[in-house]
Amino acid sequence: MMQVLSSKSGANTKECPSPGKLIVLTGPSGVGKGTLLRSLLQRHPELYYSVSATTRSPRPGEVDGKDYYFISRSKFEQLVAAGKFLEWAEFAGNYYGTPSEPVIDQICSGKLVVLEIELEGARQIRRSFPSALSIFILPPSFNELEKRIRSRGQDSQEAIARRLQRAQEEINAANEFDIQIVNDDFETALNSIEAVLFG
Ligand SMILES: Nc1ncnc2c1ncn2[C@@H]1O[C@H](COP(=O)(O)OP(=O)(O)OP(=O)(O)O)[C@@H](O)[C@H]1O
Ligand SMILES: Nc1nc2c(ncn2[C@@H]2O[C@H](COP(=O)(O)O)[C@@H](O)[C@H]2O)c(=O)[nH]1
Repeated sequence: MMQVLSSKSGANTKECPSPGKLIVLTGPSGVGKGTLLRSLLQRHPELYYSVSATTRSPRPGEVDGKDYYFISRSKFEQLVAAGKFLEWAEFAGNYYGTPSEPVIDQICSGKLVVLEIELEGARQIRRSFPSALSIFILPPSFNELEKRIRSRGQDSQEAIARRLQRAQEEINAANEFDIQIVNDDFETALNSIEAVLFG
């Protein structure tokens, strides 16, 4: 029997014989989402990581098309108007969005697709794709979160302040999501995510 993968709005509806699953990894900036995801992808190269678009400037070492699609604000706004994003949000002064087409195609081909996104985008996905599995990554403490953002050393003082300002609001929303995992000991957190995804 054909199954249909669809969003609640119907905007991203496509017939798929055997759809995979949409996974959302969210949590405050600096908690370790990206580091956890990179390790998870090394262990499970069969996962599909959705590369987001952003208007943020690249950090040293970031590669266009691999870490993000780095685009201008006007291009981003055009893509929003054309309905090209599954979700999007403004975070700490920049736009971030998930391109729809590759995600829908990959889910349709049976893949486990992972989005690493902030709170507002994660809420949008929960509303439009109720069958998505959402995982919220928590820091062991707010002080440790601050230490991690600062020690990453890749954001300006202003950007760090904006991210920390937003972080408490994000942490307060943890219970909206299906699963909460504390990223204290890295290996323990990684194993917990692996257990959730692969049993
Ligand atoms: N369990 C951990 N213990 C200590 N440091 C950690 C741990 N997990 C990640 N880190 C470190 O914390 C810093 C922030 O991690 P990372 O960049 O992955 O966060 P993030 O949640 O992806 O941030 P953003 O949302 O801003 O992209 C990095 O320097 C990373 O090495
Ligand atoms: N709503 C979305 N949020 C996204 C997306 N891609 C990344 N992000 C989140 O933005 C913040 C900041 O990221 P950074 O790389 O500038 O540190 C972080 O929480 C990411 O998870 C997206 O497509 N949509």
